[in-house]
Amino acid sequence: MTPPLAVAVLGASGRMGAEAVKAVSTAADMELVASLGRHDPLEKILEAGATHVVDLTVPDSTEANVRFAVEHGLHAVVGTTGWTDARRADLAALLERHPGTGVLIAPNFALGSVLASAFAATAARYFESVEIVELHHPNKVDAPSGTAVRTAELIAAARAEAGVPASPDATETCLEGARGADVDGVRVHSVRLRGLVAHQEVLLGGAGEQLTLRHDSYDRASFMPGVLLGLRTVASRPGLTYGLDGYLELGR
Ligand SMILES: NC(=O)C1=CN([C@@H]2O[C@H](COP(=O)(O)OP(=O)(O)OC[C@H]3O[C@@H](n4cnc5c(N)ncnc54)[C@H](OP(=O)(O)O)[C@@H]3O)[C@@H](O)[C@H]2O)C=CC1
Ligand SMILES: O=C(O)C1=N[C@H](C(=O)O)C[C@H](O)C1
Repeated sequence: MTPPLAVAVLGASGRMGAEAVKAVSTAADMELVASLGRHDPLEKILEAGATHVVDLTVPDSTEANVRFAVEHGLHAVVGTTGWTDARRADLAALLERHPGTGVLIAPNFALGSVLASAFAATAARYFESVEIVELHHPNKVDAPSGTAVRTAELIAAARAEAGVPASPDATETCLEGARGADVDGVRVHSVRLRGLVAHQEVLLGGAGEQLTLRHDSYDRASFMPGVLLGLRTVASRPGLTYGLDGYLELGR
């Protein structure tokens, strides 16, 4: 019989970490061997005999955590935001020196969100205008959301490949922030509102029509199937995978 995956959760008392602790504890093929908070030394992961790490911490901590995991040959599933192009490039270089180790950085673990981003990239080839509105709980520390950044990147790449010009915009005067953030040429607007969890709309406009692709996470339980899929898959995918879509066969 295959032994259970020995999993350490970093950020275990946070909103996502607490949910991941529950999900891993109840998965028949996994054993939760360590739960770490901000003040725990990372050596606790090694002492517990973990083979897999889930990072659900903060943008300032995640890079050091993941590098520690990789340097010790542990596979990592990362949901934390803040993984810029430069950080991902550095991590990919580190992984080349640890060829048996896998890392998944998933800006969003919810299947519906991953699908919505893929649909948006497909649709964005056919519409003149596209903008993103992401809406989150007011305790979120980063804006725009990692999901919105990833969606904008996918949209920009699809439009560039299809030769679609920039979305039209005649704005001449503008209060700072009024037109949102520019992510690879796609405008992203961030809403922070009590009562929300994680939501995103991609607005696509053409002459006389609009298509809206909306995804809502009403509960952090929505992210857990993706976390478990990541844990079950990451060891068989050495190197860096960016986006849970890398583990899904969306083209079929
Ligand atoms: N990929 C996805 O699907 C999702 C990703 N996220 C992302 O996950 C991250 C966490 O979100 P959320 O749970 O809401 O945030 P929280 O602030 O609720 O949780 C973060 C936790 O990490 C802890 N922490 C900080 N530094 C370290 C460290 N070095 N080692 C261990 N623990 C540490 C914090 O401890 P303390 O309280 O002591 O500061 C806190 O408990 C964010 O980047 C968020 O954007 C969120 C939802 C879904
Ligand atoms: O902080 C959150 O809550 C979320 N963070 C991730 C992001 O920034 O995209 C994923 C999801 O949107 C929830």
